[in-house]
Amino acid sequence: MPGLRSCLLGMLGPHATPTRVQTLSLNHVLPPYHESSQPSNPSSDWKQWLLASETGSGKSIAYLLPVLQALKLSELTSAPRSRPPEGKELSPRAVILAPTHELARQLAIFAKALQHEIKLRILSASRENAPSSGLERSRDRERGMRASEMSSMDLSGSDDGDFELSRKYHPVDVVIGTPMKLLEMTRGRGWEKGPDGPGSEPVATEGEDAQRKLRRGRDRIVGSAHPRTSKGEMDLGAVEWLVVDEADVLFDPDFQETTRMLLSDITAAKAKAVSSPQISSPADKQSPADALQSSKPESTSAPPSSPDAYPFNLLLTSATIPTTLHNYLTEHHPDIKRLVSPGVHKLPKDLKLEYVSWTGGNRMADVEKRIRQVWAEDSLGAATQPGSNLSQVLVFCNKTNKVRLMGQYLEAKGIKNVSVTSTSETRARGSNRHLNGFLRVLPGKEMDAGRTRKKEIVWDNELGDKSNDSGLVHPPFPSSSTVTNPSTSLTPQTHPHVLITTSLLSRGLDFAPSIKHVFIVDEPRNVLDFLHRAGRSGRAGHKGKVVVFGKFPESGRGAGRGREVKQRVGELLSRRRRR
Ligand SMILES: Nc1ncnc2c1ncn2[C@@H]1O[C@H](COP(=O)(O)OP(=O)(O)OP(=O)(O)O)[C@@H](O)[C@H]1O
Repeated sequence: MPGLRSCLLGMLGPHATPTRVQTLSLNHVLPPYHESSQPSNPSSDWKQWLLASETGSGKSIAYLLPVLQALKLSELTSAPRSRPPEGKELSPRAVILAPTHELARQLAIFAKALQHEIKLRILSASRENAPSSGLERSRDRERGMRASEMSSMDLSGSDDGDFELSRKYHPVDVVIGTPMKLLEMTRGRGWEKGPDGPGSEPVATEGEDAQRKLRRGRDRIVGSAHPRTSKGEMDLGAVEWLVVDEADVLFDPDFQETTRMLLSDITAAKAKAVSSPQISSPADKQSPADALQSSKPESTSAPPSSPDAYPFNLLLTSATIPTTLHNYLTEHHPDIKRLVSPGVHKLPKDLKLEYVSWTGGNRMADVEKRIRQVWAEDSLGAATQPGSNLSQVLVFCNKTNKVRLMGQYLEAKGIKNVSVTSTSETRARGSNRHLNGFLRVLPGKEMDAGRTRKKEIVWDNELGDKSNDSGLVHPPFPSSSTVTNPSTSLTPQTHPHVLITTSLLSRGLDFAPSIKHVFIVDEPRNVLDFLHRAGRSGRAGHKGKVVVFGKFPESGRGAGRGREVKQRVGELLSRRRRR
C-alpha cells in the first residue's frame, strides 16, 4: 500500500531491502493490495502464523506491515465502524501483546510512525493517558476529558505527548499492551482478585526479582495494585488480528495463563458480538455501506469448534522457539504456518563475543574497569574517526538488589548510570522517558532529557559492508540507524552512558546502535535468556559485542563449568561465523 511503503522508506531509507523474516511475511502474510480492491470479508478465512527469526532482524516490521495493511484495506472496503457496545469505550480491530510496558510503548511509537500516512489510530495501553479504569480515568475527568472522548481522538500524530484532538468519531484501531494491562482494560481493574483471577497466586510484590515477575506474567507498574474498582472499558468483539510479540515469553508456562485468557476473552467477545450486534452511531445508520455490513453476519465468526480455532487472525513472533512453545503450538495450533528464518536461535552475525574472568577481588570493580576500557577504546577510535562518540554499555544483572548496588557503586566512581528494575519508580510514569538516550529513536524524534532536539545526522563510519546475513542493507544515507544519540557526545560523568537492568529489558526492546556493548555479569537463567540479553546489541546489522563475565580458568577448579558455558554460548554463533 503506497502510504505504508513511503513511511517505511522514510524510516529505513530508500535503499533498504527486506530481511529474511520480512520477505517471508511479505510473501505469506501481507494481504494483497490493488488500487481497485473490492470489499472483502476478513473473517472468511482466519489464519495463524509464527514469524521466527534472530534478535534485531526486523520482526516488528514483519508483522506490523500485514496487520496495518489489512486493517486499512478492511476500513476502505467496509461500512463505517459502529461505536463500541454500551458501557465500553474502546473496541480495537487489532491487539498486540508485548511482555513489558516499555516494549509496548516502543512498539506503539513505531507503529504510529509506520501508519502516519494511512491514518490508523494506535493506542499504547501502557502510556500515562491511555484510557483506563479507576484513578487514571478520574484524572482524565478532572482534566475535563472523558475516556470515551479520548478514544475518539485522532491518536495518530503523537507518540509521547498529548493527543491531537479531533471531534470526529475516530475509534482506536490498534491497542498495544501487556496481557495483564489489556485484561484489566477488558475485565476491569482488580479483576484478578476475584474468582476469575489467574489461580490463587499472589500478585508480585515490590522488591521481587523482575525476572520472576516476568515469568509469572505480571509486568506491573509500581503502585498499580488496586482492588477491583471498575468495569472494563474495552470491548474485544471487533478484533480481527491478535499479535503475540515475544511469543516465547508470552506462551512460557508462567505467562501462558494470562495470554490464553485474553485469547479466550476475544473469542467470547466475538461470539457475543454475533448474537448482539453493536449499536451504530446515528451517522453510521445513514451510511449506504451499512447495508453491506448488516449483510455480513459472518464478519464476526461463530464460536470456534475447537478451543484454539480462534475467530481472528493470530500472528506470533519470536526470536526463539523453545520446547515449551514448540509443544504448545503442536498441541494447540497444529495448523499454524511456521515462517522461520535460518538465524533463529542464533546470535546476530555482527555480534562479537568476549569472556572476562573475575579477578577474584571486587566484581563491581572488574565491571567498572571493563567499562572504562570500552571508553578508552572509543577514544582511540575517535583519533582515527573524528566525530565518533563514546559508546553506551548495557549491563544485565539477575537481581533487583544487584542492579541497585551496581548503580550506586558506579555512581560513586563517577560513572553516571540509569538503573531500571521492575520496581523502579521511574517505570510508574507511563512513558519510556527513563530510557531516553538508550532506546533507538526514529528519525526526527531525538530526545534528550525529555526535550526534543534538532535532528543531528552523521555518517556512520562503521557501515562499510553493504549487506549481511540477515539481508539488511546498510544505507549510505541518513536513517534511524545513522542518527547520533546526543547524549553519547556528552561525558559519562555528567550524562548516563551505562544502563543497568535485569531481564526485564531484555525482550524485544530496540536499543540504540550506540549500545555497542552488552555486559552479562550474572549467569542468565537459560540459553534463551542469554540470547535475548545479548541481542540488545548488534541489531539491524550494526556491530556489537557481548561481554560475558564469569570464572573461566584454563584448568583446576571451575574450569569444567567455564568450558561448558563457552560451549553453550558457542553453539549460538551463526554457522557462517564459525567457519
Ligand atoms: N529491512 C530493514 N533494513 C534496515 N533496518 C531494518 C530493516 N527492518 C528493520 N530494521 C531495523 O532493525 C531494528 C530492529 O528491528 P526489530 O526491533 O523489529 O527487531 P526484532 O527482530 O523484533 O528484534 P527482537 O527479537 O529483539 O525483538 C529496528 O531499528 C528497525 O528499524
